[in-house]
Amino acid sequence: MSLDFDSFVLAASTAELGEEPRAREHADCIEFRMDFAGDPLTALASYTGELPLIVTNRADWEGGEATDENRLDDLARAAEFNSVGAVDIELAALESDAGEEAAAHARDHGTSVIASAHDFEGAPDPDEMRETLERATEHGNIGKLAITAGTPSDVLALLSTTDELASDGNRVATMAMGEVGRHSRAVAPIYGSRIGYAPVDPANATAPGQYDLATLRELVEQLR
Ligand SMILES: O=C1C[C@@](O)(C(=O)O)C[C@@H](O)[C@@H]1O
Repeated sequence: MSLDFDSFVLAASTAELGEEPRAREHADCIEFRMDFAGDPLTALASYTGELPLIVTNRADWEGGEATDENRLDDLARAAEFNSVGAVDIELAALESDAGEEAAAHARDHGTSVIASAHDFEGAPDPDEMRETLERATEHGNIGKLAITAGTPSDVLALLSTTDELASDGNRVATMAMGEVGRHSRAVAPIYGSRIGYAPVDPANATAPGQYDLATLRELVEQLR
């Protein structure tokens, strides 16, 4: 099954695939955070849920918990499962041979690649945001940029970049993390962002400033 991000997709993030039934009402897919899960490949092998999966095995140097050298191999193996529609790989990894090989392996199995970049410290200047997101769209079927907004102007710059790239026909996903940027999660889809993330269990948010799943679905539906 492939996720092509032709239109907006709401991903419910979790490290527990058993939570999938709780997400069905509001989500289009599950983001399985392999880096937070105990034995992710075994969990994937026994997944019988209805929603397709995005698999993420976020490196510790990009805000996740994966530290082991098998991180990319595990992602590549995860991409082989029919239930997996997309694999999330950091742009910095995709710019290395190992990352590019994992992406090629995923594509060989009909699985899309999300090329992602995160700034947990702040907001890059607008030129750098555009340049990073552009590079991400070159490496992935969709490019994703998550920044941390310090001011509403940072959010405007992100939305403007989103609009620019999406209007040029690129597939992009953007969000501003943290409280200041929270509203970006609701409005970025209007400017062309194709993925939104919300935790299945609000107690287990996977990034600062996330809305709960039902709220984000409602906001996106009301605003579009
Ligand atoms: O890259 C992203 C986006 C995200 O960081 C967010 O801000 O919602 C949440 C992560 O789980 C996901 O992998």
